[in-house]
Amino acid sequence: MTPALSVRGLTKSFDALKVSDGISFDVAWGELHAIIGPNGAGKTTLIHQLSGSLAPDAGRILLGGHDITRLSMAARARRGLARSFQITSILAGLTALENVALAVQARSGSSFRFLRQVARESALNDQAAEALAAAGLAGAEDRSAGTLSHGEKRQLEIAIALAMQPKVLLLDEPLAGTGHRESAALLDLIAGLKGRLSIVLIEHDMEAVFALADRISVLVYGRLIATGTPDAIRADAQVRAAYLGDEEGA
Ligand SMILES: Nc1ncnc2c1ncn2[C@@H]1O[C@H](COP(=O)(O)OP(=O)(O)OP(=O)(O)O)[C@@H](O)[C@H]1O
Repeated sequence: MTPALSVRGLTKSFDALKVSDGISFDVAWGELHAIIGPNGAGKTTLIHQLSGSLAPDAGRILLGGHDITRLSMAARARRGLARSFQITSILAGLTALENVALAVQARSGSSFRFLRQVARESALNDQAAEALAAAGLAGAEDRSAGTLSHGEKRQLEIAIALAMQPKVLLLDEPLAGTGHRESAALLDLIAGLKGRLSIVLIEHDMEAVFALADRISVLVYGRLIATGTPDAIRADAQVRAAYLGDEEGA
């Protein structure tokens, strides 16, 4: 079966620094695929290239077999690739529902005409409310986004990405900055999404990664040194030597 997402020979340099060095991997339909690696390995740069905010120097990205390498972020989102954005993209003065609805409008790249907007508003709000519920924020529709806790803002980011009804969701450090209870809620949320869509997860919390991921790819200095199940990655001598040995302590 054609993978949900295929990355082939992705290469990107910043001046002399090769940050993506011929990266290739597949994400199956419904798979949660984590990308791990030490600080500066190039994880965020990889996510930027997948989402379309950064153009690779070489290589290809295929979504369901279709080459999306040269498509804009909006075009990728319309085809089913969504990325959870950082909290800074949340508009504090608007409600949770308005944040999601606005993001759907903006990301789908639609140029709304006034009359059309009225007709589509209710469908848009329904879609936004559904996404909030899927992200565990049912009942928070009318709360001002600025009053949400840090963990709830993280959930709102995920709701914004889910509102695009993606086939592939890119999650960039969803647990960053969250406390114990908040991260447990986010873990439940991500675990609940598993199997319903494909997820590419970048996360520093190794316990979470090893608990959630179907497969893990390990990035070191821009190169993928291994891809496999959590057990295979844990046992991989090269991975332990390059990175995991001290960190995971498994
Ligand atoms: N726009 C840029 N211009 C120049 N260098 C950059 C740029 N973006 C990232 N880098 C460099 O590329 C390397 C990889 O950065 P990246 O943020 O992708 O790594 P990372 O694995 O996500 O790191 P972390 O785990 O610390 O978030 C780093 O050395 C970084 O300094």
